[in-house]
Amino acid sequence: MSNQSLKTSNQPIFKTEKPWETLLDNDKFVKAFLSDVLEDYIVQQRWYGGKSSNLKYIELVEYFRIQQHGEVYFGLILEVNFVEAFYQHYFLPIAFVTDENFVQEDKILPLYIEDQKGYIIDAVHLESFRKLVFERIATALPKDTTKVQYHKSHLFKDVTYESSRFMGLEQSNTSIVYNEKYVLKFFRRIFSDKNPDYEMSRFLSEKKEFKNTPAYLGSINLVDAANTNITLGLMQEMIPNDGDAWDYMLKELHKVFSNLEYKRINIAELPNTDLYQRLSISDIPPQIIDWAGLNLFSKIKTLALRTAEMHIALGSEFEETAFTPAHYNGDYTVWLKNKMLHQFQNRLNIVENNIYKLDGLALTLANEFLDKKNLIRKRFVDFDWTKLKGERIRVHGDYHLGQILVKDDDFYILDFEGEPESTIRDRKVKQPPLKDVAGLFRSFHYAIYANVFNNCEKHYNASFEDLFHASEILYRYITGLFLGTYVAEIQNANLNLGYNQERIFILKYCLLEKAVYELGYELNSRPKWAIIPLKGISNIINH
Ligand SMILES: Nc1ncnc2c1ncn2[C@@H]1O[C@H](COP(=O)(O)OP(=O)(O)O)[C@@H](O)[C@H]1O
Ligand SMILES: O=P(O)(O)O[C@H]1O[C@H](CO)[C@@H](O[C@H]2O[C@H](CO)[C@@H](O)[C@H](O)[C@H]2O)[C@H](O)[C@H]1O
Repeated sequence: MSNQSLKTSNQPIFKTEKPWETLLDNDKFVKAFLSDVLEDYIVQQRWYGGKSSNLKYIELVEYFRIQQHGEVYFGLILEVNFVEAFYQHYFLPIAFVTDENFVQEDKILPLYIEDQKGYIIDAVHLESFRKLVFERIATALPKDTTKVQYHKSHLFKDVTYESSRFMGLEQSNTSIVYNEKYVLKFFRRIFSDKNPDYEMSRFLSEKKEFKNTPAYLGSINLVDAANTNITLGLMQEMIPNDGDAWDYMLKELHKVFSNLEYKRINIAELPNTDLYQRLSISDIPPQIIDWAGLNLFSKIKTLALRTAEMHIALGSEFEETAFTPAHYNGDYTVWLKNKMLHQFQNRLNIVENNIYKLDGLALTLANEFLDKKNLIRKRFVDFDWTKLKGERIRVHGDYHLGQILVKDDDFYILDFEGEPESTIRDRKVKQPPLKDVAGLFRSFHYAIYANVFNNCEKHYNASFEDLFHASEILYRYITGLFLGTYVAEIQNANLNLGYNQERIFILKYCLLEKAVYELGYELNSRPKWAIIPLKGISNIINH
């Protein structure tokens, strides 16, 4: 190998007489590739989750062949170490190509192999790689005992490769659409364990036949040196859809808020209701239905029903211990409080470090958050498991409107990877099902406020104060109707959510937890939105 740094040129400076198949056995190459090339490459990728921390160095934990009929690609497991004393693992499949046409912005490194000029690229950009992976899943044996194990469900039969393309959406992994019928998600950030998305998708759709999630079709798993099963890919049915519930909700809410003017509604005279009352549609006053429209409420009912059905399926297992319901206990309480206190301290730090980015109402609310830190901390510590009788189950964990697809008049739930900041073990801890409900309620709150902030100046004449007042009223009816539908359905199925006061306690606890989590997410990735969780926190702690 040339002694020059691989980074110094766009021209191929690395030459080897050895074939591509042995390139990664060359320690000098690997060392330079990791430090001179991959460090720059990885930080620019959409799927890289370490953007708010400082990369220290990358190690190659493991590599393996992904191959068929003499066609060889490598799967790399990279360990990214951070200055802040933690690490993350990533999966990067690579290919060597000599045709410039394959090398656009996805080029990783130009090099000569056996006198042939070519490039290392991310293999997912190569149709031949995508086809190979598809065929490996389609032809998987019932029990694959090799290192890279392909699995297919009974639903994935008689399939032949026709086409493949990038899903092309903003996402934290990389999804490929096959034959316009199937979606294969290559996990980018990976964990030394089965990915919860794989576990939950297979459990819900294969074992419990829950219809409102894409059917599980297959997966790719790596058995590492320690015999741990690591999920690299998940194949599911593709759900043709009309977009996600977040976009749907924003469109509906704009209509609702435009109605204020169009229908000459006097905001001050709108009837109100208590927070977290269980409502049915007949409890919603005619003035509110006239303002918001029956359609919005009937969609909320359907969503509540699907959410309840998901939890009923998740709470109905008696054999597979990863899914059997549990009760609250001392261990759970210690785990929860530690997690909450740690997360809260981290958020205080993020707010202190980023407060200069805020102004106006956001700044006022951030100061309130800092001033009331002891009160908030106390709320997190005040968790007494001896008073709680409900059950804990495996939950979605990152449940929000962006994870739900809308199709006709129904909803389909996706992406069971869990909360992005949590460790893999924490993501599998059984939690109150109301944690997901709180996630969705925060999302309703987000959508309502995002709509007001996006449109208030251009489209609505009412004052900020009045729009906030209308927002809170709408939030109360939407969440009340959701709770009424959800709780009734869950109780019919005998899943124990605890008594009424317990449910409200858990809901409020989880709402505060989620809003505090969101505050960090927003300040790190889109500070202009921090006002939404700040408003949410303020509402929660002042009620
Ligand atoms: N099975 C599917 N059918 C249709 N669209 C899907 C499917 N799976 C994912 N999508 C689309 O891709 C987006 C990203 O998927 P998601 O599972 O959330 O990926 P990530 O974990 O990378 O964020 C979803 O919001 C949805 O629009
Ligand atoms: O990318 P993920 O789906 O894993 O979730 C992360 O990003 C979400 C934003 O896309 C973030 O969700 C927050 O913003 C949503 C609106 O964009 C809102 O509906 C959610 O309620 C709110 O939490 C999510 O928190 C984060 O984990």
